[in-house]
Amino acid sequence: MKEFIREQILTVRKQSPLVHSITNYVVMNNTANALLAVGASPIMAHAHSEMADMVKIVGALVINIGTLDEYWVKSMELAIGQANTLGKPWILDPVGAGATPYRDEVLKQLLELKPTIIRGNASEIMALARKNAGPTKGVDSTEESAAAVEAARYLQQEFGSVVCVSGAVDIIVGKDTTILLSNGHPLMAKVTGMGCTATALIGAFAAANPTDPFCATVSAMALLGIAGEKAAKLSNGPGSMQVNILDQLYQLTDEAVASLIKLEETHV
Ligand SMILES: Nc1ncnc2c1ncn2[C@@H]1O[C@H](COP(=O)(O)OP(=O)(O)OP(=O)(O)O)[C@@H](O)[C@H]1O
Ligand SMILES: Cc1ncsc1CCO
Ligand SMILES: [Mg+2]
Repeated sequence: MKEFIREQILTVRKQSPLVHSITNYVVMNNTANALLAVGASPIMAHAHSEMADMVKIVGALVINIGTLDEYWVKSMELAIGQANTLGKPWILDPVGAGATPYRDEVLKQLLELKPTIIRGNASEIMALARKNAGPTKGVDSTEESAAAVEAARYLQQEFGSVVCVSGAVDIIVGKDTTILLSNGHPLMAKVTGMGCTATALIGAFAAANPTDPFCATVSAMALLGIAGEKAAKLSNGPGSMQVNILDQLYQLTDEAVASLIKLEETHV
C-alpha cells in the first residue's frame, strides 16, 4: 500500500488530472488551491447548459452539497448522469447530512445514482445510513466511531461505494478491506472546509486512478493528514494553518509520506 501511495502522488503530479467540482461557496477558492497544490487542475462549474460537456473533458466529478439549492441540485443530477454514462468516478460529500429534511431528501436521490466514493465526517455518514436503513439504524451504538464504521459498511454494501469516515482517525471502508489512518492534527478541524478539501483531493486521486477508488481514497487521505501534521508544527492558529497546509501539499515528497504514514489494515 505504501508503494502504491507513493506512486499515486507522483501520478497526480505528472498527469495533472482535471477535476470538476460542484461545491459550496464557502470552500470554492480553498479547494481549488488545494487541487493545484497537489498537482491537479480544478474547474468549478454548475450551469445546466454545460454540465454534459464539462464532464466529458474531466477525470473526476466532486459533488458537495454544502450550500445546495434547487438549481444546483439539478446541475448535480445532470453532471452525475453524464459521469455514470461515461464511467467516470464521482465523489459525494454529504455536507450537513441529517441537518434538514431537504438535505436528506436530496442525498437520498444522489445516493441512488451510486457514488464511486463517499467522504463525510462520522455524524454525516451515520445520518446518511439512517436515512436509507430505516429509523433504527445506528441508534443502538453509543460509541460514535464504531457506529460510523457500521454505517459506512452499510453504505458500502448498499451502494457499492468506497466510504471514508474522516476525523481524528480516517476510516476507509472498501468491499473487503478497511484501512485506518491516524495521521492529521486537531487544528485541521479549525479550518473551514478541511473535509471538503479531503473530498476534492480524493477526486484528483480517483481521476488519476479510476480503476481503484479504494486505494485512491487512502492515498488522498494519507497525503492530507500528513500535510496537516507538518503544517500544524509551523502554524500559530487556524489562519496560518490554512495557508501552511497548501504549502505542505505542494512540498511533501512521496518518500516523506511513505515514512510518516500511520496505517492499519483489516480484512473483513
Ligand atoms: N482531531 C483530529 N485529529 C487529526 N486529524 C483530524 C482531526 N479532525 C479532523 N482531522 C482531519 O481533518 C480532515 C477533515 O476532516 P473532518 O472530519 O474534520 O471533515 P469535516 O467535518 O467534513 O470538515 P468540513 O465540514 O469543515 O469540511 C481529515 O483529513 C481529518 O483526518
Ligand atoms: C460552513 C459551511 N456551510 C455550508 S458548507 C460549509 C463549509 C464546510 O463544510
Ligand atoms: Mg464536511
